[in-house]
Amino acid sequence: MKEAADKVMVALDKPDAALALALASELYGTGCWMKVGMELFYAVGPAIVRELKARGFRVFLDLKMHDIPNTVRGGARSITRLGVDMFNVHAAGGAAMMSAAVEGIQEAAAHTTAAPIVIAVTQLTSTSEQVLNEEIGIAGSVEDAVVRYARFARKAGLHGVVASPLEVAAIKSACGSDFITVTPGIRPSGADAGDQIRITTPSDAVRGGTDYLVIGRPITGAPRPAEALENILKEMTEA
Ligand SMILES: O=C(O)c1cc(=O)[nH]c(=O)n1[C@@H]1O[C@H](COP(=O)(O)O)[C@@H](O)[C@H]1O
Repeated sequence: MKEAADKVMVALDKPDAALALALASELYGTGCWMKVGMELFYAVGPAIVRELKARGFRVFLDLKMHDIPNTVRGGARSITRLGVDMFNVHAAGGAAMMSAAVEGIQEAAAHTTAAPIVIAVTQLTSTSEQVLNEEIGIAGSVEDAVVRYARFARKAGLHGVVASPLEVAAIKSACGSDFITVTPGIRPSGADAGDQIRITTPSDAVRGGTDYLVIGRPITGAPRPAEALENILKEMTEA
């Protein structure tokens, strides 16, 4: 179970620190990561990251930076000083912006502690091929678009990408097995997909070779989150 928990990042999508920390306490001891996203960070700020780190959690700060290179470089410096284990930027910001994130980490890490892992969001798991083609304006399949971004992310010096588990094999084949894949869009069978489009079950994600499974509502929205996590870890272990 410990091996499976090392791969799970629970999305703490909660509106305040009390609710987030209550959930974190309930899941403490499993060994899973905590993902702090926009809802929690915009409400509580860096204090929530410090608190989770003080409690011994590994933290993925999911703020999906997408701006001019100079701004992203500064953002990456601040995030590195905060001491997160992982953060993300949007690959759509381009290779120069992604390289700037890496430079920001290096600049700050020279003065502080360990450098975080930085990954690029390829195409959001809520995006369908139709939306990609007609609204975002990128022709072709989602997989091709994801792999193209992954190649640029790798070239820019990032450690990996965020994508659906459905694209992991193609990403690993294009960028190498050590290129990290972080995959939301996880739904145990029978769970409500909600706004997610490109989904798989936890066991299919594991069989597909993903490195990390990002899971929110199937755990955080369950009547007993610790039990929901345990069931998912069991499914992963058996996969
Ligand atoms: O970067 C992310 O974490 C992310 C990228 C993506 O393409 N899709 C995606 O769902 N996420 C995040 O992963 C989590 C998924 O949550 P659930 O859909 O509730 O399991 C949310 O916190 C999203 O913000």
